Amino acid sequence: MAPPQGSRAPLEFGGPLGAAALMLLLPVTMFHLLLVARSGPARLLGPPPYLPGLEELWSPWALLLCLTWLGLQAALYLLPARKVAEGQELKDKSRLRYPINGFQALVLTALLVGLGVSAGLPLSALPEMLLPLAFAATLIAFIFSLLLYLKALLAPASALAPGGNSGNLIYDFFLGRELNPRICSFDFKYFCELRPGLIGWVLINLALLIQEAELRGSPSLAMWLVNGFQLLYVGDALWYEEAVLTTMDIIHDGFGFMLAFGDLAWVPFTYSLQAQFLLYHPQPLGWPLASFICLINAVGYYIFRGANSQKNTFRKNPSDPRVADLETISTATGRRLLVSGWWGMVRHPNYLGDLIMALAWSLPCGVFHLLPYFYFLYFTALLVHREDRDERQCRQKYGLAWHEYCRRVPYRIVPYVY
Ligand SMILES: NC(=O)C1=CN([C@@H]2O[C@H](COP(=O)(O)OP(=O)(O)OC[C@H]3O[C@@H](n4cnc5c(N)ncnc54)[C@H](OP(=O)(O)O)[C@@H]3O)[C@@H](O)[C@H]2O)C=CC1
Ligand SMILES: CC(C)CCC[C@@H](C)[C@H]1CC=C2C3=C(CC[C@@]21C)[C@@]1(C)CC[C@H](O)C(C)(C)[C@@H]1CC3
Repeated sequence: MAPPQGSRAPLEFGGPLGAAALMLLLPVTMFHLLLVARSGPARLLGPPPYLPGLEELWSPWALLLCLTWLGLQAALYLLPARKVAEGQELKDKSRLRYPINGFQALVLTALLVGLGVSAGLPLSALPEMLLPLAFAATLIAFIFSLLLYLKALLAPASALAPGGNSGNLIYDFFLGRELNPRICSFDFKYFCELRPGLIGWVLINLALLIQEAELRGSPSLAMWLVNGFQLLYVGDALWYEEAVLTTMDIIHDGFGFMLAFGDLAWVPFTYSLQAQFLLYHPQPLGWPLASFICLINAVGYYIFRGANSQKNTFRKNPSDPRVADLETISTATGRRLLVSGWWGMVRHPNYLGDLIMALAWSLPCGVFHLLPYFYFLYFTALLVHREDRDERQCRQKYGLAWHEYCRRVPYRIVPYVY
């Protein structure tokens, strides 16, 4: 058994108490949102319309559906990939290999769903099953995290994540002990981060759109916008799948309850909140306002994609002509930091773009309810906290060079504001 590693790493998320609170609070929030979205007043801060009993939450069919979905996505992951990418260098100087076939999985899923619907698959029944599906996904995430925790007991010390190995069971279970848990070449964290949850999210959105069409004759413009924006976001994530290999989740965080629940339950069932809200609370939206919202989403996407691509291109090959002219500062590690282009504007331009898109996803739901703005509010908190975590890691990694970067680029996410 590997001894606990990284016990000197500072505890995050409020330590074991914070981790325990989040493990309770996150599923409770998810069920609250699911219940409130379909209630008349749709009050984010009010009590839920009722407390569902176990008979409403538990359904063996929902569990079977979730497991079938995971099995399908796993099978698509194992199909031959157009490319195999190498991850960042690990502690033991090795690099893991990852299949790049996420977009292919999205297209094949769309084809399969299309075939299923034309053969009579009742996709519009999905919105009625959201509660038991979310319950099944939570159960799966919990059991899966337990298995990951046990698997990590057998892992060599070099395979453990820098955090998540404090020796405290609750904290380590939440954060995740092993950095890249795998069976043969099947990488659980990489698989979960991009496939079942993200593709599940757009499938739930589509089911809500179809149900709205059945209820009201055609989907509303607001529903089209929310579906279109979020499909663009998911399609983009899978098209640029390789870029996920340089995110904090893959490089730094272990795979535990936080990411397992986040990927498998939180993303599909809470990120589809705007479409859920619109099904039960139709909102009038004219073309002029819709065009303005599209413009906001386009600006957000332009910044998000531009910043993420610039950093990935630079990290892959700093002499690439697209980034070779950008100004940089050297660090003692040998890696350089961009100080011009997107990364010279603020220290996290990709977060700024992502937040602008988050706002555009809520605006089609009108301004009279706070509920559809939940994603924007949660995401602001998540990114501010994430920025703080990343900042600490970069300060430790780059020392004086990071201080120089902060001096040259003083704002974190929003120019002249934060
Ligand atoms: N929709 C959602 O729920 C979520 C979306 N996201 C999105 O995921 C994306 C990735 O986010 P995340 O992994 O947090 O962070 P980033 O992709 O911003 O990665 C941060 C890393 O980038 C490198 N870096 C920082 N500054 C510079 C610079 N000036 N020049 C070169 N490299 C630099 C550092 O790593 P190094 O130097 O080691 O390369 C740093 O640790 C973002 O677009 C974010 O918005 C994130 C969380 C949730
Ligand atoms: C709910 C908990 C407090 C935290 C759970 C966080 C997770 C839901 C997110 C952590 C990082 C994520 C990323 C994406 C989705 C949400 C989670 C898993 C991402 C895949 C979304 C699409 C983007 O284009 C991306 C850059 C690939 C994202 C990577 C990070």
